[in-house]
Amino acid sequence: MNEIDEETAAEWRSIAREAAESGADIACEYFREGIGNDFKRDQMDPVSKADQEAQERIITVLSDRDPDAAIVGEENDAEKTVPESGPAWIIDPIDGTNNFVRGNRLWSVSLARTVDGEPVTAATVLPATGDTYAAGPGVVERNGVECAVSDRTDPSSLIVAPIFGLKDRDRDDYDDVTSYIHHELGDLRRLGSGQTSMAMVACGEIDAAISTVHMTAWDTVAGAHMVRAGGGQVTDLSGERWRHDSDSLIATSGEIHEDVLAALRGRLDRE
Ligand SMILES: O=P(O)(O)OC[C@H]1O[C@](O)(COP(=O)(O)O)[C@@H](O)[C@@H]1O
Ligand SMILES: [Mg+2]
Repeated sequence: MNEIDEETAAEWRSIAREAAESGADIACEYFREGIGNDFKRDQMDPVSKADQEAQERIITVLSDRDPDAAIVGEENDAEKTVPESGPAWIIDPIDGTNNFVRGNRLWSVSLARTVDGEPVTAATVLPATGDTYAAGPGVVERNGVECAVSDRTDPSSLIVAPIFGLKDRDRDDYDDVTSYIHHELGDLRRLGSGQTSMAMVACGEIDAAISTVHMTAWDTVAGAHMVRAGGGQVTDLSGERWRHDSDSLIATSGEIHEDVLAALRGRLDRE
């Protein structure tokens, strides 16, 4: 674990927020302005010039504030792999591009700083709703106010977000996960933005976020760090501590974690 003092942690949070907000400013210039898009993998994987230009702006800010750090980013020709040594920034310039291009406000600009592959700082900014989440080791803030994961434990009271399932090969798993939520828990939220979902787990707005498959670093690292900073737990399906290269991601408020894992493994037949 990388230990940093409180002052340094606050400074990194502020740099992360500043960089994410700079990307958000660019994206907002295009939001609800009839922006077009291309597709990457398929019809559920859009990309727009807002994604690309926002990422470039974020990289400009971070290269100035943290010149020695590597950059990993979803768009353009940025590196795609989190380095296992040294500092790096992991950027998703728009998480929830499907929402963004349709004029739906649930999209975020999200980034995390890692050191030796482990997150130390993260910011997730939703300019269209006005919420900014930022985390350093042991602290997560929403709009500058410290918050924490939820304390609900009654399964029938839990609201859980699946954050995967767009790829054809994942749709059977998605059926199992949504069936579990539907039949054994309180309610399901599918927001269309994994980073937004995990920021919400970190601050107690929902109780868990689930992917039974590997997800990219820009979809996960910031959010996983936030959930831990808010007092929650993040593991893979087998219960091992989650890392950016894990094959699944279960992020919960903590006390419910073992029960959620056991139920999921039963449903997915991966006991
Ligand atoms: O099911 P998949 O293909 O892994 O995609 C899931 C991911 O897609 C998203 O919904 C959208 O990501 P982008 O908008 O950044 O492309 C992520 O938030 C989510 O975590
Ligand atoms: Mg994106």
